[in-house]
Amino acid sequence: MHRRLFLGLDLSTQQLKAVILDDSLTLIHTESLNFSKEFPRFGTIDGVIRDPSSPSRVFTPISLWLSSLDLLLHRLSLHSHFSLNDISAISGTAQQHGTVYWNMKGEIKLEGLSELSGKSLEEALQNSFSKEECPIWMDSSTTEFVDKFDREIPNLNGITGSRAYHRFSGMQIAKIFKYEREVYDSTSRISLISSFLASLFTGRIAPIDLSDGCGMNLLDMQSLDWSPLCLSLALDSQDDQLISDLRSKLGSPVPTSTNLGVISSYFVSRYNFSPNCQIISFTGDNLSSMADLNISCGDVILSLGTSDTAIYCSSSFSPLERGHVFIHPTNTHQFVYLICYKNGSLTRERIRQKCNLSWDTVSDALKTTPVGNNGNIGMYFDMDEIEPRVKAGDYKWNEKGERVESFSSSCEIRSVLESQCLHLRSNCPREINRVILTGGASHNTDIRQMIGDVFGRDVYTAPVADSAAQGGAKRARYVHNMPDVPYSAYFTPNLTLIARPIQENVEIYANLLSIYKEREASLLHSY
Ligand SMILES: Nc1ncnc2c1ncn2[C@@H]1O[C@H](COP(=O)(O)OP(=O)(O)O)[C@@H](O)[C@H]1O
Ligand SMILES: O=C(CO)[C@@H](O)[C@H](O)COP(=O)(O)O
Repeated sequence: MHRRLFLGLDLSTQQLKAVILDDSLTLIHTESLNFSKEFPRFGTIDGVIRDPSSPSRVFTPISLWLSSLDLLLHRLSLHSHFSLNDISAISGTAQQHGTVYWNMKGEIKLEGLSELSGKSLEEALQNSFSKEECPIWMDSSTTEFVDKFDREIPNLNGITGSRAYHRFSGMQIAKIFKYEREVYDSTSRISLISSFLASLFTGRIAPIDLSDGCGMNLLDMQSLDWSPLCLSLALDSQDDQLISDLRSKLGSPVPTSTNLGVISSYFVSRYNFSPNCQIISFTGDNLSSMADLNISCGDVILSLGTSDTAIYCSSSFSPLERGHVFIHPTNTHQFVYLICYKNGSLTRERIRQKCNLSWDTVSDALKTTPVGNNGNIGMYFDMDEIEPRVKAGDYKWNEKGERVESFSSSCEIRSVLESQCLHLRSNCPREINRVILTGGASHNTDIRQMIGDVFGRDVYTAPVADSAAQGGAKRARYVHNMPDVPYSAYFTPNLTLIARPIQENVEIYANLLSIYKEREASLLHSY
């Protein structure tokens, strides 16, 4: 009998990952490819380039993503325990907010991809983009536009689900319109990174999905269409022609459950996909993790990847002062709430390396200091932090609350982990039933326990390599099979308990939380 497999992809900050499930959700294969290690020729560090003359400008070359997709599919095609020909549907996900700028030539080349199956995607799509450098979520070079949106549209979070944020696509588009007008004018379509990846598979520009679209500060969450007010502010103009031109560059957003049709024959010829393979709308990585874990309201997902994010859901729409509301990717009766911290795994790695430790020896070092670190608190921001807006830097206080320059190595490693956990806790909703951990750092047993102690809740994880990619595979299967039951009844999360809070530690951290908040408040200044 014909085997039915489902492929989920995740184009995150540092890697491109794949998860393949069969029809009964058994994990068949996972694969990942690290951008900077596999492709040093693009000059990225941790998947990104920070502009040396303007460090708040952060981008990734589009050619790196194209080359990575080719290499990943090539590797997947070599395995003998499954065949790409058996993939019935593909969906996926990408880091949120980043934008891709297609030119008219690119749109034409994309539609003619099938004739170019002898060429790599990078070769086939050469000169297809009006901008090689794609601004990504780490960018914070848009202060001028953030201030303008916050000032001019006081109800922005009521309309779009978020106050103005540097990394949100609308800010990036406004900046390009003002400062790179020739790039803007030669752009025929703008994709989010998720819809860019879907476009490659469908061989035509894929629509932006409504969930990831909420990360742009442009989408009206009531009308489910682009907000005329936000479009006009991004262009600093009331001109109907300009506004309608931006509207057509963005295309009409679609529900995340949209079936985009069959795969481009480029992938059929080049990688032996079936011509019947269906492409299901792609979405943002955090939203896809929500789809994978399919949690109940009251649970919180902490995704500890390049960014640290706290994600939860609610049936009511109640915009936050700090954080975001998104349309739910799989449940029309709920909304997704998300708070994102820029300084996650890369900051943990920096301090670990500074202390000359491996993740195994971190465990031993933590045993030499008490829980609560004798009142020493350190906050570490490699880059300007998103939440709250704090300038990049390392900030340390001793137990008397005095600023100090340095900590011992064992004090430092505890302080980075404790402060990141307290940081996550301080912005989370008060009522939490369970914490569900995902992302690379969720494998770390010390971090698992510390999260349990700081949150005072049981900690669970899902037995998968990457919940964002797996969310893609599950959504692909769901939409492809067209079930007449709700998604939530279809995918029960398969969670494992990984840490239980230790009461004594819970009390120490509960006391420390208010001191942590005071220290943090002393750092608040705009950038
Ligand atoms: N055992 C570990 N302890 C702490 N951090 C880890 C561990 N294993 C992996 N990581 C971190 O996980 C990060 C990658 O996480 P991942 O969720 O795959 O990120 P992304 O989706 O942003 O690419 C790496 O930067 C690495 O620092
Ligand atoms: O900006 C956000 C969410 O709002 C980030 O969470 C990006 O979506 C990047 O994801 P990772 O690469 O860290 O998974």
